[in-house]
Amino acid sequence: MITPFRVAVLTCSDRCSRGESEDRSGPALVQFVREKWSAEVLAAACLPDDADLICRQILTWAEGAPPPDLILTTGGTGLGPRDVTPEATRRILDRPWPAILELARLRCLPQTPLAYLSRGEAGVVRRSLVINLPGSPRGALETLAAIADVIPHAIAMLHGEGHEQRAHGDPR
Ligand SMILES: Nc1ncnc2c1ncn2[C@@H]1O[C@H](COP(=O)(O)OP(=O)(O)OP(=O)(O)O)[C@@H](O)[C@H]1O
Ligand SMILES: Nc1nc2c(c(=O)[nH]1)N[C@H]1C(S)=C(S)[C@@H](COP(=O)(O)O)O[C@H]1N2
Repeated sequence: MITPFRVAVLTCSDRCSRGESEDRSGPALVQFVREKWSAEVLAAACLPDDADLICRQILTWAEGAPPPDLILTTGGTGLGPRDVTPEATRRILDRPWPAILELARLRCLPQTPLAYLSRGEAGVVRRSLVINLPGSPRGALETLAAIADVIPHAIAMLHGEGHEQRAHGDPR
């Protein structure tokens, strides 16, 4: 990957979508990807915890031209009755990749076992990597930071680039 990643960020929160509380997680993720990878942020949106709306938004981005390399969602991954982001994501995943969030939980465990309260899913939708992150700014950033070293390589592989063409990350 020579060119900067293209990223889209979706906040899934009833309260934020109604304007009852401020979305701090979406903007924090935008800042993270810009600082970490000089990513180009194609879009950011905030939706209520509605599975149909979440699916439709992810598909609209993934089928756009150009599609984002990475679609991050934040929120709606817990056990609450309105938490449906993992179900919405699972519905449209072409290729699930649960291992990436297993790695996040494992690496977050020394900081907090709360990482295991998130049911987030991850995988490929069309040509975009989709990752569900927790809703709190802290949970979202901790989780993304925990897997940030692996993501550039994953995106390169998604685009059919071999290990030898890797420009980011670990030279192994
Ligand atoms: N987008 C966000 N920006 C800032 N804080 C958030 C956001 N989403 C969740 N939080 C905070 O994270 C904590 C966990 O919230 P909760 O599990 O209810 O979030 P959620 O289910 O993802 O969102 P919501 O309840 O708004 O639909 C709460 O303190 C909540 O205020
Ligand atoms: N690394 C990390 N993961 C975390 C947290 C955290 O503070 N740090 N918070 C957890 C909490 S308290 C919840 S309820 C779940 C789900 O959050 P969500 O429903 O807002 O997505 O994410 C969890 N994941």
